[in-house]
Amino acid sequence: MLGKTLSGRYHIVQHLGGGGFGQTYLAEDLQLPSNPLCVVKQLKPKSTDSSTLQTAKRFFDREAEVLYKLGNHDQIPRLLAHFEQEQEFYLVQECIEGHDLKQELPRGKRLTEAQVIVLCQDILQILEFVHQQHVIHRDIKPANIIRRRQDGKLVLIDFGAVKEVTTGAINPSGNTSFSVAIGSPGYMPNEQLGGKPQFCSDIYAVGVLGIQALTGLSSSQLPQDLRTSEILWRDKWLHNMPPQQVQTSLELADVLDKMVRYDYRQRYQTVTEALQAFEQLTMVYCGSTTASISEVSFTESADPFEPTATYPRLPLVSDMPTDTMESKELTQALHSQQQPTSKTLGNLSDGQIADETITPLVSSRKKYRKLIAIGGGIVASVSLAFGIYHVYGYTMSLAESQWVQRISLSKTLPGDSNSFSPVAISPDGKTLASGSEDGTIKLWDLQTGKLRNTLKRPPSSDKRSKAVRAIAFSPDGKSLASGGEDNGIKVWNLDTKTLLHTLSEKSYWISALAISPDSQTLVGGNADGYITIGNLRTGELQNFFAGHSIIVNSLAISPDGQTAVSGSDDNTIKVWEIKTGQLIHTLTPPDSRRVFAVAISPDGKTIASGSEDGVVRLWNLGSGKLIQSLPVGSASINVVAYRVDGHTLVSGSRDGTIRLWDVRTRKVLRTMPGHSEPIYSLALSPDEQTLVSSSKDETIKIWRVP
Ligand SMILES: Nc1ncnc2c1ncn2[C@@H]1O[C@H](COP(=O)(O)OP(=O)(O)OP(=O)(O)O)[C@@H](O)[C@H]1O
Repeated sequence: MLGKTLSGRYHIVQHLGGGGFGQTYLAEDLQLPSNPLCVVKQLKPKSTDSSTLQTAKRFFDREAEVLYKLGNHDQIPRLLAHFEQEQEFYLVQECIEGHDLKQELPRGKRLTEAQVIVLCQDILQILEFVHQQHVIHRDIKPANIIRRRQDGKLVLIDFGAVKEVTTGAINPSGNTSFSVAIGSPGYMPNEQLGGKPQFCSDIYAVGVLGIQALTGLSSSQLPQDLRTSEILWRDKWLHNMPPQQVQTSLELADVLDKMVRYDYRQRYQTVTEALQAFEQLTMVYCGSTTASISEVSFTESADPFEPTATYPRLPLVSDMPTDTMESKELTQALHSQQQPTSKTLGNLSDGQIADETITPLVSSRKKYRKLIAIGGGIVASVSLAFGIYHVYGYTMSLAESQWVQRISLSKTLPGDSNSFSPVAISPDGKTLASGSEDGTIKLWDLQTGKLRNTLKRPPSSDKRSKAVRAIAFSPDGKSLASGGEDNGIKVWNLDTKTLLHTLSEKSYWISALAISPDSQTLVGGNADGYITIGNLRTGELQNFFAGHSIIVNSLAISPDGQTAVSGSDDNTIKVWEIKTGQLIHTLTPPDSRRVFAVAISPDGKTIASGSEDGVVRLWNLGSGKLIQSLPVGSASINVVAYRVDGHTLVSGSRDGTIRLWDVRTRKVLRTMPGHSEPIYSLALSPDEQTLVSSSKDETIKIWRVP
């Protein structure tokens, strides 16, 4: 087969595998530019007599239709073609680059409970779609789930249905008799073995996979009760749990057990039911399903049922983890994010500015002449107005979920020819500022969208671009700082609308800005990687040093005003002590990708970063350790901002969409399309009722909670 060209188009370059059902090959598509890779599945009918072949052909066409429909799901390979050649049938599928879960879950490697929950949920979500198309997969196992390299998502491959073409499972009338069991030992429940697969047979396979991931045992090692035929695993496993953790473990064990019941009628009957059970678990686990599977190390042990075995796992709400560093950090982050601080809850009235503010942050990057900014994100707490309630110790707010659902596009302002216009909202929530190509700053009435004032720089004979690339309101509302391609940071008096002073005039152009919560200190990031620290009030330059080797794209200051965080095109995030300019940590996202956005959580403990690879990452600000990754897709994350609750993150991407995240569940709560070009700047009003986005499409959009 190697070297052969099928259907005049698919040039076979590699044998990938195969068995009784046929062979799988890697091929190049000669008819498309740059000959992209695809996967060709060759299916050989068992018998070649003409009536069987005819029936097989009909069946094959029908199954191809189903696969074609399934391929509409992002996590199922697209069917590119199907054809018959020399009495053999061929399916051509999209090639998914990545690695399969068999590699991720070799024997002896175990995931934490939280990771197992995420894994099962991810698979079940794909399966929900499959079942909606009235298809039973019939061969769910780690080898048939690929983690796609491009975005870290799971992709389900190898649908068992097509195998009927080759097994002779088709009776002469063209129907499937299911007399031959299709599936893989260890993952096939009894009824499937008997040729009568049900939808919940797939749920069984996901349950086995979950138990396997939790215990480190391969599916064939899982002991069975000889009397009841149930899989025996939980008692021994739970036996090794510290007593205070057993309650949580029981909940997960119950769900997995119900998925793998011997009698299919006792299992969850639908994927939706199983998903609901997992949803409940995420509450039990205090939102700790945020773990990123690929970034957590595993504990190896030959026999996880040995009493000495330690299980990396996350704790109950009330417990601190005792095992892996990752789970410690993850849990600390979750604990700190889920509980509003007493100050946030108790001391603030509407409109008052919290100490736990989202630091004003404005930034930009030169290479693509684009600007990334979160402007004036000073956030007053509205938690008092929101009814906070507890479910399984997990702090939830009804208002939080309403906010996510209700925020919608209210107005579109004409943008400036500065397609990377930075935006910021004043601390009183009344004024929207936007930076222009001509060096002016426009002040808009945020409510009506009317232009109120224009801050104009003094006339200059300098012919270089004056485009404003970063702006930030001071939290006291008295001044506004701006920086851009004409060098130096300008500080404007907002009462008189005049220029107060220019800091660091000789430095290379300014690409990012942030002001400390006490409105005293200004931090600027330069296009050549330098960092400027100055006194906002006096204009005095306090420090100027080479922070990065290339453009600083984004800056944030911690709520206590002590620490600055910068993200750069040099692929690093740096944490600085503002007073001394001393470097505390250098954080490097895996795969060395440019960092376009940084933000600090309202409790000052977590850094969120957005980078070129479309991944939002959360880091422990204190230790500099990576806590988790939230892959969004291939589009770069240009801007990130925290809501005051500390667990909703707003991101703006290159694909023009805004995404709202729950960092605890690692889930995108909502995707808000609206811009036709990349978003480079976001600003959240202090009462969080208004979100402003600015894009290369030369519009500024105002989103409101009605
Ligand atoms: N769409 C795809 N994209 C990338 N790799 C694929 C795709 N489909 C199959 N593969 C890979 O090709 C190899 C062979 O797959 P295939 O499922 O056809 O055979 P198998 O796993 O050897 O046998 P069986 O069908 O009995 O499970 C596997 O490594 C699988 O991961």
